[in-house]
Amino acid sequence: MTRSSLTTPPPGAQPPPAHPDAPSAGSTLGSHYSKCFGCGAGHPTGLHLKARTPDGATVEAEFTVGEAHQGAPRLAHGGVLATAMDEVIGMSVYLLHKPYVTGRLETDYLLPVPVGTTLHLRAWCTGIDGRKAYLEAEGRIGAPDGPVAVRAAALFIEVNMEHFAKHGDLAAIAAEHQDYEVNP
Ligand SMILES: CCCCCCCCCC(=O)SCCNC(=O)CCNC(=O)[C@H](O)C(C)(C)COP(=O)(O)OP(=O)(O)OC[C@H]1O[C@@H](n2cnc3c(N)ncnc32)[C@H](O)[C@@H]1OP(=O)(O)O
Repeated sequence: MTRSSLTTPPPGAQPPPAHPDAPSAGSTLGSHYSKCFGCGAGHPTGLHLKARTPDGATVEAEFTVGEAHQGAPRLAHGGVLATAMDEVIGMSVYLLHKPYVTGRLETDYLLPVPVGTTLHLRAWCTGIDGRKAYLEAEGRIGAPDGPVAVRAAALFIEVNMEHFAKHGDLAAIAAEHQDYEVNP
């Protein structure tokens, strides 16, 4: 992964220990919002990611590139692939049991991804430094050990739930997702 200093954990930053209330190994992770373009089952053309954690530390999901996701004819749009990376990373911060938002997302495109391809996505945390979470993700073609088509590195910033109340619609999140606490 070609990542900048902004998405590289500073010396000494470590991945966090598992939060006691975070989903345990083997759990599936629910969608955070039914209309989310990345994970919402109610979005007509979204990515419909359904994530799970095999080990309580990493998150896996699959994304099948559809007609609605094209850039060049029959090939996935790069922005859509970046969205898949953002979403699977966003799901992996769920394991930290705190709300975070994307501050910076860097993406390497290694292979074109044709329509109909299933990308096997995986995301993990490389370090925490105060409010900053450093994360990486990859998307492999056709199988969990298939060729890597996309890699990403990200800096997520911890926020409080007031972020969503001030800028969005906290009630819409709370209505669907009771396990987010305002003061976790
Ligand atoms: C209920 C759960 C819902 C989950 C949804 C997940 C969806 C998937 C993920 C997403 O797509 S989130 C949507 C896209 N992201 C946003 O809309 C975030 C928009 N940006 C902001 O709201 C603010 O800029 C942000 C909260 C990220 C930071 O503002 P703050 O005022 O809270 O913090 P501040 O600016 O003081 O920055 C804190 C630290 O982070 C650093 N930082 C912030 N943004 C950065 C950036 N972009 N690049 C590098 N560093 C950054 C900043 O330099 C600083 O470092 P230091 O502590 O060392 O001084």
